[in-house]
Amino acid sequence: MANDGGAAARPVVSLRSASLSFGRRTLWHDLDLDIRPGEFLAVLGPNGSGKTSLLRVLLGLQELDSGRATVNGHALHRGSRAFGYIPQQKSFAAETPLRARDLVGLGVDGHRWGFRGGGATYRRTVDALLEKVGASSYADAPVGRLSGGEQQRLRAAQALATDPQVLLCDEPLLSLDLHHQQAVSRLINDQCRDHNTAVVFVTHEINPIIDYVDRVLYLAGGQFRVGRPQDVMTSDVLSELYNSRVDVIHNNGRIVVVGLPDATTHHHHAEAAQP
Ligand SMILES: Nc1ncnc2c1ncn2[C@@H]1O[C@H](COP(=O)(O)OP(=O)(O)OP(=O)(O)O)[C@@H](O)[C@H]1O
Repeated sequence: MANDGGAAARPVVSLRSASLSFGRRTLWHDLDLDIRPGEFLAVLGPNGSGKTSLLRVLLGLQELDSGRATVNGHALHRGSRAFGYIPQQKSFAAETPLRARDLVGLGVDGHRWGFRGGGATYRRTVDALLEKVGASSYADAPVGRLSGGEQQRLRAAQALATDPQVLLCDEPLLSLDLHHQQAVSRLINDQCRDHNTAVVFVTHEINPIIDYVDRVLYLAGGQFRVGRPQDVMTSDVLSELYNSRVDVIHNNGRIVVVGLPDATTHHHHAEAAQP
């Protein structure tokens, strides 16, 4: 079950008056956000609302137009070891010269130079991670020959292997079957609770992680709302964000959103709002 997000702890990531635009289009502006150790933050919003761009800002790959972003009180920079990252799914080329266990192993010791992959501890760590994501049976298979979902489970294992302070996940459940969606989201939640890792989880679908989420950041139409799921996932809040009637139905612990406008229409609205 979600906790209080460690409200007393110092934030590990902070955004202050953060704004990002491309051309005349504002993705989000004046975003103030503190993410604390052990907090599970879900980032929701329609296509193109700036969810991946937010992760890229945190990874130091995308500069803000204005405002400030810090990790542990310091300016963000590329390659910070505070962050683990499960990227949005892209397939490995068929000829990629890596076995499944090598990919996970890169998370265990990929930051070291020189000889890798030795030692019983290394092997035990990799084997345990492979088992946790249900990948033991294809541990020695070349990654390029695996299905999209099998590859995605390895990416999750690799990111967890780094034991990061902040785990950034870009739609990590995409192309997983229900069983593996549950297994991978549980694993990410365990990392959050047991290692006090802050999780930023970009998703289109909140239900698979609804029991784990402390707060939601909802991006839409150049605006955002942040708060507890029960405060953000409401008909009033989403109707205001989308500038159109949206109904949120809570049913058996699940959330169903009805009447979402076409995201493209939405973009035009955001553009029109710019000077
Ligand atoms: N470097 C860039 N230059 C210009 N436009 C960009 C750049 N990066 C992103 N964009 C645009 O910003 C918008 C937001 O992109 P982003 O990938 O952050 O959206 P998203 O919310 O993650 O979308 P999706 O749900 O489709 O993955 C998109 O319209 C994209 O084309």
